[in-house]
Order: sequence, then structure tokens, then C-alpha cells
Amino acid sequence: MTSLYTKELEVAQLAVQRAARLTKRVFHEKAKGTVSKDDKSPVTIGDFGAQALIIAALQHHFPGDEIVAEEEAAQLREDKALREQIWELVSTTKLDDVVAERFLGGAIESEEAMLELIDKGGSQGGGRGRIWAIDPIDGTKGFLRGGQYAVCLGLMVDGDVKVGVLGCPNLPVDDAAPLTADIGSNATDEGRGVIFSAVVGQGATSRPLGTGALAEGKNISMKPITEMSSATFCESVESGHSNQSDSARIAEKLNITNPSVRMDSQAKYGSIARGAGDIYLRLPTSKTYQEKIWDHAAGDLIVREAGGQVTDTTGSRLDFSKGRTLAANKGVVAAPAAVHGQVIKVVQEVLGL
Ligand SMILES: Nc1ncnc2c1ncn2[C@@H]1O[C@H](COP(=O)(O)O)[C@@H](O)[C@H]1OP(=O)(O)O
Ligand SMILES: [Mg+2]
Ligand SMILES: [Mg+2]
Ligand SMILES: [Mg+2]
Repeated sequence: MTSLYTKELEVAQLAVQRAARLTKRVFHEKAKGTVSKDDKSPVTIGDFGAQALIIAALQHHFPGDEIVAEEEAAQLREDKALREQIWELVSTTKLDDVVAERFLGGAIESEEAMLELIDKGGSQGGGRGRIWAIDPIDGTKGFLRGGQYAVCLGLMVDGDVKVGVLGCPNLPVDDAAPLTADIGSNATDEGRGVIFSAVVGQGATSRPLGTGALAEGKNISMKPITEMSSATFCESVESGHSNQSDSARIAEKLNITNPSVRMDSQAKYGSIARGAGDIYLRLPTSKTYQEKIWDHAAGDLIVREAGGQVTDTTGSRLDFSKGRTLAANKGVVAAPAAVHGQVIKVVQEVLGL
């Protein structure tokens, strides 16, 4: 029997690899074309450019699929200089393997076509049919400060995530490398860049993030926790995204003595999936914030396929069928399946749930 979602996985991984070439170019440039969105969060030419390149590849192979993506082109239609900067990047970023680049459909035709592609990400989502979720740069603040960020792509079918891919340009390639919060301001690209992937029922893999055809992948799995007291947990750098005093109380109750590792983006999901860390806590800081599906789709599947369990703080699975947000969930608790219940119990004690 041929495996399910083989083509989707290949397209998704190559599309992420190409988009990450673009974000890395922007990362090494001083002027990142940063502008503020309506909610005051930053977006850069890298976010827009990566979204255009990913959607171009998806449209080439799966023109009937819907797409939920974070960014929209409205601001670019009004700002000629910004639009031209992005077009210059998008029209010159290719995979350096001719076959792989042709497989993705090659270059986008024109500046106008690029804007239209960016706006194809406006689907309302939901629980029916094939829907891709894209976060072209997750952790834009991390990206700007030279920390972790991720290029994220997931395919949902009837509300369930079936394929997940995370490109993490600033994480170590080595799955066994110790988990550290910062890449250091003098860090080079040497030894960095990894793609995490998963297909439902087929396990999770990691492979070096390359520049052309895909590198060989290796199976990854979460580290079994034998002593809770020696576990390491990851959380957001931004205290506005996850409540860091609640997580400190949870850690204390679990007798965890290692300090938390703070990193931006879904790099946290990838890191625990390969056993570099153990637990990911994302604890609500407000009653009203709804998590976005593109911030969790790929990571949720990758961790579950690596032997983890991912729920919200009430213990319910993340529900991707509700639209562009995880409207039915509050926060995220991801841990190896064997200890997830123990962690949830303490999370609920501390949060008073
Ligand atoms: N109040 C909030 N609570 C949780 N996550 C948030 C909140 N505000 C923004 N985010 C999102 O958190 C993600 C980054 O997460 P992390 O802290 O794990 O790096 C971003 O996608 C960001 O969205 P946005 O793109 O709108 O900035
Ligand atoms: Mg994000
Ligand atoms: Mg983003
Ligand atoms: Mg954003």
C-alpha cells in the first residue's frame, strides 16, 4: 500500500525549505522592512515573502485546497516601496536544485500575482475539507532579535491535522544538542537549521534544513521522563504570550529544578518532539485571547507523532475545526504521553481549574 499524504509531505517540506531561504536572506539584512500590524504586532518583508512563496507551491499542486494564513496583502497594496522590496526578494529566491524548484512550480509571474497569492490565505477555516494553515514566520519578535523562529505549514482534513512541517533555521541540526534559549549574537548558520515533519500515523522526523533537494530524514521521539524532577520545560520568551509566574509555580509543584528554557515560536514543539526538552507549557495571560490555528497545527501533530500528548489547560485536545482560531481551547500543555496526566493535574491545581 502506498503511504497516505506522500505528495503533500514532499510539497510542504520543499515549500518550507524555499521559504526559509527567503527568511534567512532577510535575517542577514540589516533592514528587515518591519511594519506594525493593526494589533501592534510586527510583520516584516520576510513574513509576506515567505507566505507568497509557500502559497505559490500549494496552488501549483493543490489548487482546490483552502488556505488559512496569517498575513494579508492590504498593507502592501498601499505601500509601493514595501511591495517592491518584497517582490525583489520573492522573485529572486529559489531552491538551488533545478528539479526541486521546478517541482514547486518555479517563479511567481508578477508583482500583482504575488499579492493575489498572499491573499489566498484568507479562508475562514472550519471542520470540512482540505485546509492548509500557514504561519510564514512564527515568532516574528524572535526573528527580529536573532532568536528562534519557525516557518510553519500544516494540512488539516475535516478538522484534523494530517501533515505538519516546521522549518526552524536557528535551531541546531543535531537532535541531541542541548536545549538553549539563545543562539547568541555571534552565531553563524553553521550547524543550524532543521525541518521537523510528521504525517498522521507515520511518526515524526527531523532533517537538516537545506537549500535544494530535501536531505535525508531521521525518526525522532520524545524523551521518556523517568524523574519528573529532572525534566526541562519550554515556554515563550514573551511574558504576554504565556504566564511565566504560573509556569514557575507548576514547575515547583512538580519538583522541577531546571530553569525553564524560553524560546520564541513553534521551535518549542520541535524541541520537545526530538527530546531536547520535555514539556511545553503555554498558559493563558488573558481571558479573551484565542490561539491561532497556524501557531499550533504543525507542532501539535509533530509532538503527538513523536509520542507526546497535546491538550489545552482543561485537558481537551486542540480543536482545529473551529475556524481561524482555537476558539474551544485555552492554552497548551504538551508532554510525553506517559506523564501528561500528572502535568495536567498540577496545571489545574495552580490555575484553579
Ligand atoms: N496574548 C497572547 N497569548 C498567546 N499568544 C499570543 C498572544 N499575542 C500574540 N500571540 C502569538 O504568539 C505567537 C508567538 O508565540 P511564542 O510566544 O510561543 O513565540 C505569535 O504567533 C503571536 O501572534 P502574533 O503573530 O499576532 O504576534
Ligand atoms: Mg505565529
Ligand atoms: Mg507569524
Ligand atoms: Mg505575527
